[in-house]
Amino acid sequence: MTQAYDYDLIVIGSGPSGRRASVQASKFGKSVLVIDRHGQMGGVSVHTGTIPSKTLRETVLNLTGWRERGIYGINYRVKQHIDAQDLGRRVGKTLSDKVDVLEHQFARNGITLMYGSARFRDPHTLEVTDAQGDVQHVTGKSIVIAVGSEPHRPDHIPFDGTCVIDSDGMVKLDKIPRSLVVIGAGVIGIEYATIFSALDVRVTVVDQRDHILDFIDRETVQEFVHQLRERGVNFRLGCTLDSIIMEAGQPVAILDGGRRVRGDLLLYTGGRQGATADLNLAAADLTADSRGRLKVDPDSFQTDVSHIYATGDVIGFPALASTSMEQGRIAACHACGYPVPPAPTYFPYGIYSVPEISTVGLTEEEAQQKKLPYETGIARFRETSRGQIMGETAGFLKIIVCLQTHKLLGVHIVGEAATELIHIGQAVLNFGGSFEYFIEATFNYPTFAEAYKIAALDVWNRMTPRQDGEPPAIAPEALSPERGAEGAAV
Ligand SMILES: Cc1cc2nc3c(=O)[nH]c(=O)nc-3n(C[C@H](O)[C@H](O)[C@H](O)COP(=O)(O)OP(=O)(O)OC[C@H]3O[C@@H](n4cnc5c(N)ncnc54)[C@H](O)[C@@H]3O)c2cc1C
Ligand SMILES: NC(=O)c1ccc[n+]([C@@H]2O[C@H](COP(=O)([O-])OP(=O)(O)OC[C@H]3O[C@@H](n4cnc5c(N)ncnc54)[C@H](O)[C@@H]3O)[C@@H](O)[C@H]2O)c1
Repeated sequence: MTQAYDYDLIVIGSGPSGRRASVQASKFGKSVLVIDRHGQMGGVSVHTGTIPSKTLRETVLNLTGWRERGIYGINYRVKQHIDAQDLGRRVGKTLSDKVDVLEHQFARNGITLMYGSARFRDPHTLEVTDAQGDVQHVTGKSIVIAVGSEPHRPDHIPFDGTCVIDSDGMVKLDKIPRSLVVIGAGVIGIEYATIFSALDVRVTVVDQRDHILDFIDRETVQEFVHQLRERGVNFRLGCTLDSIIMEAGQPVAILDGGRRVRGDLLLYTGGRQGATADLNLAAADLTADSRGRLKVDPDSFQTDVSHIYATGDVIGFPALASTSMEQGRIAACHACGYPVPPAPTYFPYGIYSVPEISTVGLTEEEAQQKKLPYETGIARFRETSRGQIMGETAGFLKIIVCLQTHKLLGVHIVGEAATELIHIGQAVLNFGGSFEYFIEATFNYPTFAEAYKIAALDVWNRMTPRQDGEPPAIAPEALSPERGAEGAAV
């Protein structure tokens, strides 16, 4: 006898992962319920994470005239006095537009949305408590846990919502601080530190590690940090936060060793944890780790209970909106009986700092660890005509190439449009292409994409013996006579 459930699929959480899972299941003709405890759909991504922080960044770049400063000088500003309301207006509009689009998407696809906090009663039944305290029970044949993550808030940090805040507080600021202390130089800390530095706020970044962003290629990070130091961002690396005190209305971070760092605002970005505390996981025979994360099969995203899936931030690394969406889609396909292959090996990281960083594939350090014979090629955006036109003097693109196979191993970019440009490298990498592609292909001109060609020529120059009679690594006719890049050295 088949048991009847209220829904084919129940998804807990309407963030990127839950949304992608629910739309995919509805496309298979399944009945789908999405439950979210936030009063509006969208998840962290829409309300406190990706979209507000990226909108804030774009607003700051536009109002400060940041992108034009390479041409008109560091005093150039589009708007002389920028206040928190200037920033908040655009964030508010972007978020409400986004929620409208998402609600319409759910309505079109016949997905039922229920606002309330979900917890398990048994492996197929959820208890949902709404804002008025009313409780309903719903059953699902399959369940996707896509509850995301929340800021880690250690007890010794005196969060007050005004002077000492976490990343959720950044979207509610009512004034722009003159100085900012960021504790935790992960992606969130670095994005906000650099966005505020672009607003001419004095920024100090503290991290217990000696190196920031240690999953990014070292040379690329060095290039980035150099640019930040040049414009006055202070780094206190290898320093652990001991305590925070208030002095004359300002938070003061006391670091181990006694060093003190003060600012008008202290942002604590020391990591995030899976939002599983209220789910009553035990009733579904599940347990989370000490950071609230669930373990899954990496191909299907099934938990130890086969009809319950977990996707997105709640399963931990890489905890990106981009990867969370794909995980949701793959889980829904599996749950609906249409399993799909896993995502291609290489996915990009986009760090929306000022300047942007984006990276895909192996770092130089990883190539060394794997003992791969490799060569690197570097292009500076100032060598491209587009860079000269736009006054982008600092951008940098690096490719890593296997000397034996000529295959592209990794791409690392700092600078304007890095998060868009990376997808060219991602495609070549995932299709197993060689660096000669960049030399042989014709690119639009003038573009930043030309930097791929310059970097590839740089590799070719380094790997091609110059002695007479030695065969070149690639046929010379493959090289464009004009080469696009005025600065590319032969
Ligand atoms: C400041 C910041 C900036 C970021 N920038 C980027 C970026 O530029 N690019 C990128 O790719 N990623 C970025 N991220 C990461 C990205 O936001 C997350 O990876 C993404 O939101 C995870 O999606 P998710 O679907 O797993 O969950 P979430 O977006 O966290 O959504 C989970 C939802 O589940 C709901 N929920 C939780 N518990 C329950 C419950 N018991 N019952 C009902 N509902 C529940 C919550 O209310 C929430 O709406 C950023 C994150 C932050 C914090
Ligand atoms: N553009 C993007 O893709 C993007 C943007 C923002 C966030 N995210 C995601 O959000 C997640 C969380 O980011 P995060 O930056 O909060 O966390 P994180 O774990 O990446 O970084 C936290 C940092 O804080 C430091 N730290 C912790 N406690 C400290 C202390 N007491 N004193 C000094 N330093 C301390 C750690 O050494 C670490 O470098 C990431 O996994 C990331 O994938 C992605």
